[in-house]
This record gives sequence, C-alpha cells and structure tokens, in this order.
Amino acid sequence: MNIKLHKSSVKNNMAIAITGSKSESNRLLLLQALYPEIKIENISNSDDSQLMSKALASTEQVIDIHHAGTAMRFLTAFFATREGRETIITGSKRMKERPIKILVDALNQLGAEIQYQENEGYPPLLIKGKKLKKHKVSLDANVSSQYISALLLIASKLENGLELTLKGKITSVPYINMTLGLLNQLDIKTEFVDNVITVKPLQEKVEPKTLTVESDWSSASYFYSIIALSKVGTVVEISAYKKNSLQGDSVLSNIYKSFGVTTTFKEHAVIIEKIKTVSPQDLINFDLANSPDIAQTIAVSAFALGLECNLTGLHTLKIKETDRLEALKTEIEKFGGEVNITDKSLYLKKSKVIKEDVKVVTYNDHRMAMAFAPLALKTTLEIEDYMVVSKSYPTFWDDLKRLGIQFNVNN
Ligand SMILES: O=C(O)C1=C[C@@H](OP(=O)(O)O)[C@@H](O)[C@H](O)C1
Ligand SMILES: C=C(OP(=O)(O)O)C(=O)O
Repeated sequence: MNIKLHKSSVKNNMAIAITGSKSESNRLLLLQALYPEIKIENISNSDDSQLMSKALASTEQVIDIHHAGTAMRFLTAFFATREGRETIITGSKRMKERPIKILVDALNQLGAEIQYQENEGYPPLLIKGKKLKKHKVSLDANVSSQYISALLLIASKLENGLELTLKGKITSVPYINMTLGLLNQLDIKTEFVDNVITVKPLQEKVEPKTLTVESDWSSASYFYSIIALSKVGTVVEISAYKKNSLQGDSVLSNIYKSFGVTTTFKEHAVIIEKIKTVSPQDLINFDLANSPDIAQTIAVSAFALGLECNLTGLHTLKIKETDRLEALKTEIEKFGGEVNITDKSLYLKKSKVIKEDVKVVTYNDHRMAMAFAPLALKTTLEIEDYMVVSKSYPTFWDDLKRLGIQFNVNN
C-alpha cells in the first residue's frame, strides 16, 4: 500500500504527543523481566517494543522478532541466561543478514551456549540457557553498540557482575550511556572508564520504582525536518521531552540550528520554530557516529533546502533495516539530487531541482518513509509500503495529517 503526499503547508502552533523512546522502552522491558518490581510509564507503542514485550512473556520455543534489531540483540543475551530453557530466536529475511557474531562470541566466552541455525555469524540462533560463570570479556565496539548494551542489561544478574573491555573506536556511544543511565536509576552500580565498563552484581530485588520513558527523539527528527522546510515563523510543539535526555538523538536541537530552526524547552515539551531562512552557501556538515538514526532525516532536509551536505561517521548504516547509504543515494537521486557515498559517509551536492511525483521505495525501513515525508512541503510524492513506519512510530501519518500534510492512500 502506498501513500500519495500532496504538496502541503503545515498549520501553525500545533501540538503533537510522540510515543515513548523505543530504545529506552526495550531496555526497560528487559530490566523489568529481571526486576519485576519496576513499573514503566509512557512505554513506546512501536512494533519493536511490542515484539520485545511479547517475546519476554512468551513460553514458546521459537521467538520471531521480525525486523527489531535491539530486541534481537537484547533477547539473545537474556535467553542465554535462562537456565534450562532452550530458545530459537529468529527474525525477518533482513534480520538474518544483520551480524550478531560479536555478541554471540562474547556471550559464549562468558559461558553461554549459543549456536547458529543457518549462517555462521547471523540469526537464527539456538540458545541453550545457562548460568554464565565468567565475568570478564572483551569485544569489538565499532560495529554496533547494541551488542554492548545487550551484555550490560544482563550484567547485574550475573554472580560477579561484568567487566567489558571495548576494543577499537566505540560507536553509538550515547546508547551505551543510556543503558548505564537506566541501570543507575535502578541503583545498579556501573563505571565507564576509558574503554572498560564495569557493572556490579545486584541479584536481589531493586527498590520498587516507576520509570518514565521520555518520548522518542529519533521520531522528533521528522518534525525538525518539517519545520526546517516551512516558512519563517512556523512553530510546532512536541512532547514529552526533557532537556537532559538519555537519548543521543536529542543533539537534533543543535544540529537543526544549521537549518534555521530553534528549540525551546518548556516543562515537558519542546517548541521547534523556524526563525530564519538558510543561505544557499551553507554547508551541512556533521559526524553522526553518535546519532546514526537521524542521518536520513538530515540528508533529506539538506536536499529539500538545496544545501550541500557532508555526513560522516555513518559506518553502521549499512547493517541497519536496509543499507541506508545505498537507499538514500537511490531515492534522493530519483528527485534530481546528486549523492556520493562511501561505506561510512554521504556527500550531497547542492541542487536546485526537486522532481515531482517520485515514488519512494522504503526497503522495509521505517526511517526511509518518515525521512522522505517532509518533502511534501516542497513537492508531490508517493511513498511505498507506508505502514512500515509502525516499526517505531505507528501514528506517524495521523500526526502528519493533524499538522496539515495532505495525502491519500492507494491500496
Ligand atoms: O541501542 C539502541 O537502542 C540503538 C542503538 C543504535 O544502533 P547501533 O549501535 O547498531 O548503531 C541505533 O541505531 C538503534 O536504532 C538503537
Ligand atoms: C536501527 C534501528 O533499529 P534496530 O537496529 O533496533 O532494528 C532504527 O530504529 O533506526
């Protein structure tokens, strides 16, 4: 099913409530399975968090996690510690192409028993749950931080806690800090010094507590893009956010200054306003190694405003829901842009044209659909398989409609 977006402008001063962070939710769901005394508020309604929640409650032997990367990684660590239980964890065709060897090796070194069911290094996995007796392991940290977070999430339940030594350049660091931050909120003691992370054991209960998930900053990026493409004076309020976020994608409030957009923090909301037009001479230049999920949004914003754009630190994009570097190049070029990519960067030439009636392919990637949607401020376009957005943001199209973006759905 496709969605046809008509060239639209947005209503001013609208307020949008965005669902909870998928990253925080998936961590807290796992922690709640380990420490049932915790309660979670503003949990994400994303497919990925629902899959995570169902998998944790399931007593089936085969767990299918579809496209949910964090759930795949976090649950691998979780099931590895379920003594006496045998689990097969599998996923979509794409999930079977997303590497997991670094995590499996680390868990097996700690004493786990995990085997590959099809291709070495990739899901599906056969996990024979065991007591993990060792507590020190080192692993490569430059491929995905999710492997590190997976280990940290089970660490306090191990007899002697965990000491992780991270090798190489550490990628997506804020996601590791988010994991540690949530552990600390449960009074689990952690340390992160140089390249060594230590988590102290806490086998017994934690203090009963309610943890409130902040809304999703990656989802907020699409509203930053919409405001960046709107006329000066356009304002939107999104909630519920706070200034001191655990989410690295909150760097958006700084990045979008380059697009003439300001951010004001209110009590539980942020107000995003377009305050000035950008100059065609401006260069959008960012290293996104710490916030890879907003690369697509930023590239499309820059294209829509005719700006030159150089994005680096994108080495993790090739192993996400799709190869996001290839996908961005293919789809931006359909609109008339010119994009050069390497395996870790993207360069977009300044361009004056934005073609009409382009059909955007989404490659099972929610962020392809959501990143291209703001182009409706500039042109008409069609987006394929539009409900792909439910992976992280099921009500995305309803919220765009409320903002005034006009569309119809073709079945
Ligand atoms: O831990 C997390 O919640 C995530 C970590 C990041 O992955 P990488 O560490 O693989 O870059 C990010 O892209 C993903 O959407 C969510
Ligand atoms: C990369 C993402 O998710 P995951 O790795 O959890 O599938 C994402 O949401 O952009």
